[in-house]
Amino acid sequence: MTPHNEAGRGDYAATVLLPGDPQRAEWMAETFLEAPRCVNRRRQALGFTGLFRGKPVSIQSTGIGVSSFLIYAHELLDFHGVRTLIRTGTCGALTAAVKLRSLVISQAVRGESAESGQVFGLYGADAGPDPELVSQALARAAEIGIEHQAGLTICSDIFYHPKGRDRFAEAQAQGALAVDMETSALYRIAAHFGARALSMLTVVDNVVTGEQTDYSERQALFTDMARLALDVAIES
Ligand SMILES: O=P(O)(O)O[C@H]1O[C@H](CO)[C@@H](O)[C@H]1O
Ligand SMILES: O=c1cc[nH]c(=O)[nH]1
Repeated sequence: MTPHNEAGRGDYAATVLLPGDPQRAEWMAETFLEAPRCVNRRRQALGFTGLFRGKPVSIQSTGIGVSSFLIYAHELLDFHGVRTLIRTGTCGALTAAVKLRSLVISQAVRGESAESGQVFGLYGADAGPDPELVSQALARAAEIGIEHQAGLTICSDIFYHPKGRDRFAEAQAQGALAVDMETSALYRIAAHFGARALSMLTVVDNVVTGEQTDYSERQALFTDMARLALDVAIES
């Protein structure tokens, strides 16, 4: 047991999928895992462990933003000895070429600005995804026909920003595909603990075109991402 998680030692598998939204965690566990068991309900940050094709996998929700994410990730890595973290998040596309409902695989991440997404300067700056997990995800996505793009993403601490979408101009000029609010923290804390990490993100809105998905379609929307993450999880 840890301050934010009631699970005991041994309740988590070595590989954990990390959606932000607890409802996504529950849907993924109930839809894809055999014999899913809820291992954490504290603060409704739902966590589950079950089997996927006979292999143990866990799914833990992490809330919104770097501060919340780091609490769950830290306790998984430090207390539960988790070795591989795969974020199954959502993002906003930063270019019209990245389609709504497709998948973005974060091959590198930057903060939105010098201040934002920098994990408070606590960890090394250059952490990225595990190259083997990236290769596995790209190969599997191509094999099963999931529409996806891989590249630079940015990580923001702010969802509602007074500058609106203008704040993304620099990131867009650098070729960033999408924005989320946790990937920077994921790559940095995984590197700190010597663990492996990958962030895959379903596009739920497009900052350029203004298109948005509706929350009501979101569970079906996550089928591709959940399948891909679970395939990578059991290969890893
Ligand atoms: O849907 P999740 O995984 O929470 O991810 C995205 O959605 C939240 C903002 O709506 C942020 O957490 C952002 O990173
Ligand atoms: O961080 C996020 C997540 C989804 N959509 C956005 O615009 N930003």
